Amino acid sequence: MPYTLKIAHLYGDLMNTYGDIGNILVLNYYAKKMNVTLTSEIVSLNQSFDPKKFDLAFFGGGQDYEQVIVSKDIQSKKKDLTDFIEDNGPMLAICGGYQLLGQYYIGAAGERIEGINALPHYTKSQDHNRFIGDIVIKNAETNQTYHGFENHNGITFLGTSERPLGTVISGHGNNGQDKSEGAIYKNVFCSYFHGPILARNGELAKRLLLIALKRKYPDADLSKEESLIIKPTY
Ligand SMILES: NC(=O)CC[C@H](N)C(=O)O
Repeated sequence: MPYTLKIAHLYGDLMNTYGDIGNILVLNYYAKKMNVTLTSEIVSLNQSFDPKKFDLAFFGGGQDYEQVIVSKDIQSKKKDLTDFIEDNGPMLAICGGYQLLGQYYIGAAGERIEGINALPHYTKSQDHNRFIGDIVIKNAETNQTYHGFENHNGITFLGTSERPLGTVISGHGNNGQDKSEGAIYKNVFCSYFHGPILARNGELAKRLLLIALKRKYPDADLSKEESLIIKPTY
């Protein structure tokens, strides 16, 4: 049976640091292998996000300038995005997008940029420093190693209902202090990885697609699609 999935590209015209849009190209690549037709639609300023219309959401990174603009607009989508997340909707959020799903982000100039508080993390700024460079982490559930490139001023601290996407092996991660990188809450995956993250970490792309498929087609036999996921070795 051919499957269809629709992905909302949140603020895709504004939040696209280091070609984060590449994550959608990678999702498309694996979707084809899973017999899935994936369509994507940008949901941006002054547009509503309908949680019933989308099976996946992607929110890329941005610089402080764009984040201030998006921070104001996204408040009107707060309820619908929160409903999607609480209803186990799968989402990938990178860097600036990750920060805006949380409580707030203190920008490099000290300004408070409100998030939507859908996830409980918060982000402060570092004085005259950025975390830049290659980063490697290990994900606890799958034992998989993820590779990426980070470039952020913000330092993020997770809430109790979140767990990190991975433990830092090399690089800085969320805050350079607690060895955590990114966040997982329900089916929301957050990370500081650009590169884009899914291009170098195909297993994560497949995991997101599979979550979306299982949620949309609960009665389907997805064993063939599942077999595309490389089982972790412990
Ligand atoms: N790359 C990004 O998305 C940057 C996010 C944010 N402006 C920071 O520097 O922390």
